[in-house]
Amino acid sequence: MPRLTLDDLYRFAVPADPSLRPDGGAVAYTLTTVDRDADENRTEVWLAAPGAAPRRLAGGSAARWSPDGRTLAFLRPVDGRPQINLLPMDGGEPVAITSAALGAGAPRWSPDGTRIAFSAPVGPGGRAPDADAPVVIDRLEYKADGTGLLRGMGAHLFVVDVASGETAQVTEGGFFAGEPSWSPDGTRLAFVADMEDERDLETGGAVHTVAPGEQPRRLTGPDLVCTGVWWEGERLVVTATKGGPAGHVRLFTLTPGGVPEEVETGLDRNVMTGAPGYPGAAPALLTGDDLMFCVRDRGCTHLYRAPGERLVPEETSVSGASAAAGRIAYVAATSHSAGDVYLGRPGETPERLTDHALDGVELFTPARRMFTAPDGTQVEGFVLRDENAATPGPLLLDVHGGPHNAWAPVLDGFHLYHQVLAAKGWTVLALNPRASDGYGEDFYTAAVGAWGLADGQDFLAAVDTLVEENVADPGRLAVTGYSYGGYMTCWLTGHTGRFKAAIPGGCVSDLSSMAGTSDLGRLMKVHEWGGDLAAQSPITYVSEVTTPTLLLHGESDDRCPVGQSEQWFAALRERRVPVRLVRYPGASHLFILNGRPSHRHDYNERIIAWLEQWVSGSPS
Ligand SMILES: CSCC[C@H](NC=O)C(=O)N[C@@H](CC(C)C)C(=O)N[C@@H](Cc1ccccc1)C(=O)O
Repeated sequence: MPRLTLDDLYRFAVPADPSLRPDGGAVAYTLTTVDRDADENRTEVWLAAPGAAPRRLAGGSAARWSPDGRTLAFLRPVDGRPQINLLPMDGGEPVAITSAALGAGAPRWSPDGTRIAFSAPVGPGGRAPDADAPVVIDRLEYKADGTGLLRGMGAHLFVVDVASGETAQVTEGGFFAGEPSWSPDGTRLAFVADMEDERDLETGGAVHTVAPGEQPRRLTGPDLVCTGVWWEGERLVVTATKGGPAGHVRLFTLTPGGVPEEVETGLDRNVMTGAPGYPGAAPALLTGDDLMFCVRDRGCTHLYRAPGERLVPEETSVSGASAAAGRIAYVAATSHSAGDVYLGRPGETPERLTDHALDGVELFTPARRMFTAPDGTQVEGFVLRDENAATPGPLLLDVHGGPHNAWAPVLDGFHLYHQVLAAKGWTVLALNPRASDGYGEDFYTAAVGAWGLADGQDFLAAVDTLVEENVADPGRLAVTGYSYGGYMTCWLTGHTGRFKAAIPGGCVSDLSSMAGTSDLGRLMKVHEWGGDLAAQSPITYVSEVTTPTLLLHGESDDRCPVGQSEQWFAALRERRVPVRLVRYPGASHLFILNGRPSHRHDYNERIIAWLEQWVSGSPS
């Protein structure tokens, strides 16, 4: 059977965001595929059920069942803006019920099924911002990666009447209201927002409740930085960090008049609610007081129920879950599938309802193993290689981002170069050094104030171990990484000459300029870097770099602005170190994940070509 090729990128079909019908009998989910001719990613709403072949329902995403299970509400593009559509499940075409000027957010049905709440972007004065007008900026929150300049935009809650389509705005003001959750009696909405005057200088986020026509009421204090809220029965379930945005996200419950109580999960692990590149799921009630949630553990994101019972098997990563009628539906990735939909009862072997895995290719499987850093810290990694490949062979060290992300032993649709290189005789080392998620809070915060200084040693120790074991050829070592991984790629080549090729993607080279130009610059400066920005900046050590370097960067990256690569490119060029910068037009920070398919293919292709050019004797 043939090995995976980069063109298989166009064949990936990845499910996400499952929504279980209230009777537990069917699952609506979003399937993302590639339209190669249009050079776009396509999202569609699909339906899966036991004993039936999965089927496409409509173009769109974020499908949610009405309480009676007879209608699906979902987001569907209308004139380029997502609008809430209703699809009767006994037949008929989707009908749009919103016409939000800047598009609507994910639908949230009221308990009686008569209304739908959603959060939506709102321009200044309720009008779409004028793209040609001068942009007046008085606060640090003036841009966001993927959106660009906000031009005074906020986000507010709306409620639309299902029968009439009449829509009412529930919140207003200069803040961003997070996704709403209905109270059991349907009279109020809970949401997270930071309404502090100087919220651009200090990261906050509090739980509020609001009734249409009334002012929001704040429920949580400054001790919690809240990131999400869900009304589950009479309680509010809240995700938050304690005392500031650094550290693990934890679970709390809150009665509207009470004090937040931390949910005793029995796990020193980070709660994962799901974001691009960060698998997870919203907390949900299984039955009674049984709370279901996701945490990352040693790379994989697992589904648990408090106080700490795992609900799905080892070596899978959950990226979306839904509970109803005593059953759970979830999307899980494995070493051979970027994701499929499962349905079952907690604690029982689930049924796989879909088979979206890539067919007709033979995949290499990563091997989990530990390494020991010079200070004795145990660090886990995943080694991907063809066991029949000659040794010692070429080695690519790949550094994940975050720095609080983590590698998992599962297939994803954007690091395809791993499989292609393994088929060419390379070993790919995906390491979870200190600061990675999934190994306890002390490990997670171990690099705070010491980016590079604390975690750089972990990578070199792991590479040296594979050299000592005769797996890796010391003359054919290379390093790559995206975002924080791009930062670390620059850092490592400033601290060792052992790498024969380096490919920083979406990198960070100078923390001082990053602090003033990243959309999260202030947050990172205060809560991740601490004082000495120069000591933690790769640019401080650039005079030591000799490694031929390929810089890959999105032109419209507002998280790690392209200037970070420009600074590194100029410094290496001045020193006549072989260097190339490739810029992807219109690409945001997440372009390697959800950008143009042609850009994602090109990114993978250039990594392989640079390695074959500069790692002498690497199998071509
Ligand atoms: C710890 S402060 C930065 C917060 C944020 N963390 C999670 O994403 C972030 O954006 N980190 C960046 C690096 C930082 C700007 C130096 C980052 O590494 N982000 C993600 C982005 C990503 C995820 C999946 C696919 C492509 C990019 C990451 O690489 O994990």
